[in-house]
Amino acid sequence: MELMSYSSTFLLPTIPPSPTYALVVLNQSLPRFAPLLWKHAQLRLCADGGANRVYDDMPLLLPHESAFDVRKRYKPDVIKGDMDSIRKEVLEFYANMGTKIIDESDDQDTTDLHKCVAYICDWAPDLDKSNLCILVAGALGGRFDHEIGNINVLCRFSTIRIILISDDCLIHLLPRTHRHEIHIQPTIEGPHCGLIPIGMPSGSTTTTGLQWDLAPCKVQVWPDYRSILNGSHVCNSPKLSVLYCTYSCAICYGNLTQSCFPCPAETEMKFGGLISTSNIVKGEKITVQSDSDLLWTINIKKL
Ligand SMILES: Nc1ncnc2c1ncn2[C@@H]1O[C@H](COP(=O)(O)OP(=O)(O)OP(=O)(O)O)[C@@H](O)[C@H]1O
Ligand SMILES: Cc1ncc(C[n+]2csc(CCO)c2C)c(N)n1
Repeated sequence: MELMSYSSTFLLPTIPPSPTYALVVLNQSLPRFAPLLWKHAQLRLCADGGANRVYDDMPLLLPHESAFDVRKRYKPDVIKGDMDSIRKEVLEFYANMGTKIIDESDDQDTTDLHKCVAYICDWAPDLDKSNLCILVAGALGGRFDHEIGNINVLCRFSTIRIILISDDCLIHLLPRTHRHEIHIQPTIEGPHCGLIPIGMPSGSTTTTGLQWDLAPCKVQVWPDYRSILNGSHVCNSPKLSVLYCTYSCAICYGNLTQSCFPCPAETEMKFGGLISTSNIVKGEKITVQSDSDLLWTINIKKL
């Protein structure tokens, strides 16, 4: 199984030459580091009303320059969407500056973010898609239907690296087709994180580097059975390492069965059962492998 690596270097002032970044600005408060993301991106799009945010909020983030100068400098390459939220004066301003305007008001079945991601995929047909990373600014906050719609875009384009970003956290998808290595930037992100199954429950997830790692039942993590026999018997546990089924229980004298001893390592996740929220990154490298797609989320530190 191939490895995918991640690092939030796009939140640092200087970045390595790879990957190629594209930025999509949504119709939600601009994160404070929007100018930095803009600088790193080679293609900048606004999803419909996202153009209002660039027009209104970029000058507020850069108060030492005149609003007109900021607006000229932060000119989107493309504005795309169903155009029911962008203000007329904003549309005219950027159209006059040469921004490409793509009105897809006929399509009322896909979101403006979906439309923008589809554009970016077509924009770079020859670019190795594993070298493309789409940053989505303003993806969280305010309307839960939009937030879920944004997460659904991660699932609909699961082969493309897409990172949803707000002022407070980032979210991306870890597809089940790969194993994953997440390199933490400790000055800018963490320690709070989450791993959430999406699309279906995860039968088996293995992680390293978290305070509460998920791990399959293995004899190495199983406490020595003698110490269990010496008193830590717990009944009605859902988990048991099958390797211990050959031992008989000191309390019930039967063969150890699923109801005899708890397994200390969790592995399954599902809504209605365990999902990994309020977890904590312990090291600078997290590894994840799962039989279902997972969302990875980590907090972005306040300065
Ligand atoms: N409160 C929000 N939280 C998260 N994302 C948002 C929010 N508001 C808008 N977005 C994102 O920005 C994109 C553009 O927003 P815009 O308001 O132009 O959409 P819209 O299609 O006009 O929405 P609607 O018609 O449902 O109000 C949306 O497709 C969505 O991805
Ligand atoms: C079942 C269903 N629910 C909602 C919508 C509405 N909708 C979804 S995306 C979109 C465009 C937003 O810019 C709109 C209006 C639909 N079409 N189908």
